Amino acid sequence: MSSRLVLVINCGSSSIKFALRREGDSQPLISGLAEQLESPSACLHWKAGSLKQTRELPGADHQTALTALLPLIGEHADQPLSAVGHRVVHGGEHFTGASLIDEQVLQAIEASAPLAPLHNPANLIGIRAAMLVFDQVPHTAIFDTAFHQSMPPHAYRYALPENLYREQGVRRYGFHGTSHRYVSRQASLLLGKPSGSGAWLTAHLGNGCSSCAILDDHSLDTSMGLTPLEGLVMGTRSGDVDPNLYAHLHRALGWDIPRIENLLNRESGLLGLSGLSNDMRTLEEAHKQGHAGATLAIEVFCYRLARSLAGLTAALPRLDGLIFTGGIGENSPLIRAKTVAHLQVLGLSVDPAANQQLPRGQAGQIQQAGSPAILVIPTDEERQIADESLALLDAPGA
Ligand SMILES: Nc1ncnc2c1ncn2[C@@H]1O[C@H](COP(=O)(O)OP(=O)(O)O)[C@@H](O)[C@H]1O
Ligand SMILES: CC(=O)OP(=O)(O)O
Ligand SMILES: [Mg+2]
Repeated sequence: MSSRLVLVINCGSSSIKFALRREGDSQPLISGLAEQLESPSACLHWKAGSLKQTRELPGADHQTALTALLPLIGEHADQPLSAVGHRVVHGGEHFTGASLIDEQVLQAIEASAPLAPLHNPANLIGIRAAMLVFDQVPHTAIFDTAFHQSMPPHAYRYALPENLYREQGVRRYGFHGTSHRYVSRQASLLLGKPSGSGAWLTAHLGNGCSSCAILDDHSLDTSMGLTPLEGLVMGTRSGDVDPNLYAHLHRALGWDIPRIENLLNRESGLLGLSGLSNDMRTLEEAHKQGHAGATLAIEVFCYRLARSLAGLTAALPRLDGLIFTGGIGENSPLIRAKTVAHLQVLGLSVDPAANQQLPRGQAGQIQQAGSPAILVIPTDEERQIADESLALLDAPGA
C-alpha cells in the first residue's frame, strides 16, 4: 500500500492549525496557523519544507481563513487525500475513540457545544468548510474528551445529585486528551519502555492548560471537568474558583451569568492576575523587569500546577515520570523549575543546567540524579490525529 495523505484541521477559538501529513513521515508536507482571527491583525502563516510564508488577512473569521488556506493543501498534495482528521474538543460521553463524521456525529458535536462554547462551534465551522472542499474523502473526528473516558466514576463524578449526571450529563470529562496520550506514549519510548506503558503525570501548558494522571495509556484523572474551565490557571481562564463566586458577584455587583462567564473565561488567568498579558513570554520578560503583577501571575500559575500534580498522584500506583508539554511546558525553564520546586515531597528535582540547556523543540530529560524522571516532550496533536484517523479507516467495519 502506498503511503497515504491525511489533512488535519484543528479549529480553535481564535486560531486554526493545519497540517498535511504523509503516513510514516516525521515532518508534515505543509503545516500552518491562521491566528488572531476576527481582529485587524489576523494572518495566516505556513511552512512547507524550509520555506516559511505569511499572508495578512485583516478581520478574517474562521470561514475566510479556511477559504484562504484550503487551496494551499491542493498545491502540496501530490496524490488524493485518504482522510481529513478534525480536532473536536467536546464529545461528551458519546465518543470513546475516533469517529467517522456523518450527520449523526455532527449533531452530537452540536449537542455538546454548550459545554465548550469557545471550542465546539469553531470545530464545526472547520468540519463543514472542509467537507465542502473535500467532499469525496472520509472525515474523522478526534475528540479531546475521548482519552479521558477511561476515568473511574470516583474521578469523573461531582458530589452532586445523581439526576444531574443521568439527565444533564453533569460530570467531569477532561480535555487535551490527544496531547496527554501522545506525550505519554513518547515518554515510554524515550525511557525504553513498551509503547504506552508507564505511570505518568503530564502537564499540557498552552493557552488552555491541564494536567493528567496516566497509567499504561489510560487516563485515570485530569484537572479539567465538565468544561475546559476547571483546574489550572490558564492564559485567560481562571481555572478553579469557589463555585459560590457566581452568587457573590451577582449579589454584590449585580452581574448576570454571561458577564461572569466572560470574566472567568476571557478576563482571568494569567491576564487577570498580571493585569498585563495572557502570554507567558511577555510575563517572563516583565517579571525580569520587576513587574509585580507578572511575578504574581507566574507564582500562582506554578503553585496551582504543582498542587494539581501532587493531587493527581492519588490516581497512580507509582510515578515513572512527570512530563511537561505545550508552548509553556516545552519552552519555559523558569516555569518548569518553579513548579517542580513545590514538589519536593515527591522526590522530584530539576537539574538546573539540563533544564536551561535543553534545546527548544527537542524532547529530553531534566531531572537531577535520584529524582523520578522529569521529561520535556513537544506535543504533536496533529500527528496523533493523523495516526488515529488512519487507524480508524483500517479498523474492521470502517
Ligand atoms: N519561549 C517561551 N517561553 C515561555 N512561554 C512560551 C515560550 N514560547 C511560547 N510560550 C507560551 O506558550 C503559550 C502558547 O502555547 P501553545 O501550546 O502554542 O498554545 P495553544 O494552546 O494555542 O496550542 C503562550 O502562553 C506562550 O507565551
Ligand atoms: C480544551 C482547551 O482548552 O483547548 P485549547 O488549549 O486549544 O484552548
Ligand atoms: Mg501548540
